[in-house]
Amino acid sequence: MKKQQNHRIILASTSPRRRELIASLRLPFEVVPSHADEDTPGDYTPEQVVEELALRKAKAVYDSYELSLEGAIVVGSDTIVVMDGMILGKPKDEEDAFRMLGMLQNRTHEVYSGVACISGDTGRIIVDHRKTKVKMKAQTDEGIRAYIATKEPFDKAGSYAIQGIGSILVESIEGCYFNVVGLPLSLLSEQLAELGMHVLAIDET
Ligand SMILES: Cc1cn([C@H]2C[C@H](O)[C@@H](COP(=O)(O)OP(=O)(O)OP(=O)(O)O)O2)c(=O)[nH]c1=O
Repeated sequence: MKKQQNHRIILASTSPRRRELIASLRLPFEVVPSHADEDTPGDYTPEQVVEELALRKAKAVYDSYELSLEGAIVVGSDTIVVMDGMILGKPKDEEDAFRMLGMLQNRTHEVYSGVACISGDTGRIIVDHRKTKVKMKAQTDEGIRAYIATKEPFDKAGSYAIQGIGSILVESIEGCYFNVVGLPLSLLSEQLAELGMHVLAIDET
């Protein structure tokens, strides 16, 4: 395997977390905000929702990109929290965050992230997802209100950030941590390799 020349990732995202996570792979990348429609049919499973939305985000950038995509891979991702089969996205307001955090406390829920990769060279698409179980500690109403007052819940699926102050709400997790933060890096590296981009390149010379 040889490291591809002029290879790069185009991250189709507005999420600062995803930007930080992708930077940790130390591959060249640029970020292009993607504004795809996020409505999905009500009978979609969590897996279908995150894969569909990840693909829409990647496709929106792939289709509108005006420069050459040679050597590039466009990456889109989507994250949801699922409690008792109910999909929790980002909270609309404080009461919505309070409702979600009340549902999650003292129980175990699942976080799903979908990741879609599109090869700029061939147009080949790979879409997959990961699931992580997250067990939350018991919280009082006052504790939940105090967490909401930090404003951290507002742009996060399920109204918490495991990488932030929300870490103290979490008892334990089972599965990929980065999947909860919004981009499962281990899955992504497998998808990139499948499309010919290796995070750890092995030089044959
Ligand atoms: C559960 C959880 C979610 N999140 C975030 C990750 C995502 O940014 C967000 C879920 O919203 P998404 O719709 O997946 O992503 P986004 O709108 O923030 O960004 P994009 O432009 O890529 O669509 O919740 C955390 O940061 N920490 C957590 O612990």
